[in-house]
Amino acid sequence: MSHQNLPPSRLRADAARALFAILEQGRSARDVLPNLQKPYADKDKAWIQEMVYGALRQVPLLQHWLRQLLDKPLKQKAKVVEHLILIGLYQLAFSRVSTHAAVSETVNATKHLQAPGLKGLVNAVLRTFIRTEMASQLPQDAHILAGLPKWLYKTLDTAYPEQLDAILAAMTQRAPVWLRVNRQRCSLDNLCKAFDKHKVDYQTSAQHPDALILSRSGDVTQLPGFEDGWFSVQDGAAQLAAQYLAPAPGERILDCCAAPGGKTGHILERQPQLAACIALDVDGARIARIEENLSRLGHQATMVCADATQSTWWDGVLFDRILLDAPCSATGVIRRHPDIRWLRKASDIEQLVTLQAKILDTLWPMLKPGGTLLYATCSLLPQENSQQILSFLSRTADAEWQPLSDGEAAQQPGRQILPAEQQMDGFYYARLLKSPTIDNKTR
Ligand SMILES: C[S@@+](CC[C@H](N)C(=O)[O-])C[C@H]1O[C@@H](n2cnc3c(N)ncnc32)[C@H](O)[C@@H]1O
Repeated sequence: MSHQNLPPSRLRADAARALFAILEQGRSARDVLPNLQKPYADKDKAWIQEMVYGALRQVPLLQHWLRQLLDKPLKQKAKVVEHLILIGLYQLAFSRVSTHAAVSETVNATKHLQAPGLKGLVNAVLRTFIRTEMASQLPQDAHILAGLPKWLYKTLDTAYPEQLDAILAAMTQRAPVWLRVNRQRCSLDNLCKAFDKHKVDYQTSAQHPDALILSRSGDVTQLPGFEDGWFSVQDGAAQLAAQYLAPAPGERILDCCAAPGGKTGHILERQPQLAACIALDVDGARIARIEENLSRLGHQATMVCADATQSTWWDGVLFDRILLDAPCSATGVIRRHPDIRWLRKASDIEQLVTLQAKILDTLWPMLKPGGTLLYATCSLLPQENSQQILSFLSRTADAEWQPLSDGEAAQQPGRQILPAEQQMDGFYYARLLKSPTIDNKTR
């Protein structure tokens, strides 16, 4: 497809539309950005993403400035112009775009938003921002400076008073691209050789036997071996799931909440001799993505589209191991998905905790005596992690937790990985063992 050379003002208008869709309509950046970017060349797509992601990281500060610059909020039908101003302020305060281009192209963008009548207002607001040197006037509020909603800032501050600064810094950093070699198609050594030959820079990781970390981001589908399924993109923290689950030959495995199949693929790569691998998810469209991903990698699993809070789909045959990659707040992956800061609401957390508990309780009877359930989330919130597991242990007589690696002197169940720890995303894992007593009813 040929790419048009679109005017810079159009890029700003589309960035404003995307920001509006995320902040006002609660749509995810993943849904919104590809639609807006269709006719664009790669560099323009990257520019729009950088502006939108950058603004998402600074929403409270940009809105704080906006409130001082506008006498009153714009009417609902012109709301997108407020988001255009936020994009303009972001360019002026945080980007390397020249002041002249930031002002004139943002002002010109009003015509693409069918708001030419607001051209003068946008111009006046941006010029006042420059003239009054507002960018150097920072408020005292910690959550505004951290670029987080107040509830999330408070929760993190309470949970991690010592590590808060490091967590906040990690949330604004660019996340590295991690790859996972497909052991069934290629060794890590051979993948390194292929990358060396094509001058692709990378590092390996002592804790991750299947991983490479790329030194630069780019289109991974263009890397040697992608079409042949030699590797997948998967963060280092997510790569620990198959390692901790440690499936053995002949076992029956349930990968619950499996879509798009990142961890299913890794389980099958590490243990191709399974008796069965069942990948379950409630979302049919996302199950199709598991199929696509596994087919590129050359793996097979049994797909089940079902709600994991119900056991109606289950044939009654017990599992040796279950991975539950639970639906969660995704607060551990905010550095990759800055829209999560605004899409997730304080009221979601209680609902998520209830859902996770319900899934745990539904899956537990499906596990063999002596079997293992690995609980995982990409959350930083103790309610979804250690507190969830402690509460499960307190109501489940035949469950106990087991440290995740030898010699780990854990005081409480699970491993909480904080974002950027060994370059990984924020994640939580807890390994639960079912007591080996034989239960005649479910044998
Ligand atoms: C964290 S994502 C899973 C990522 C996946 N394990 C991987 O490694 O690629 C959580 C998944 O839970 C699924 N989910 C949410 N609620 C569910 C439910 N009640 N039953 C089954 N799956 C559910 C979502 O559709 C989503 O695909």
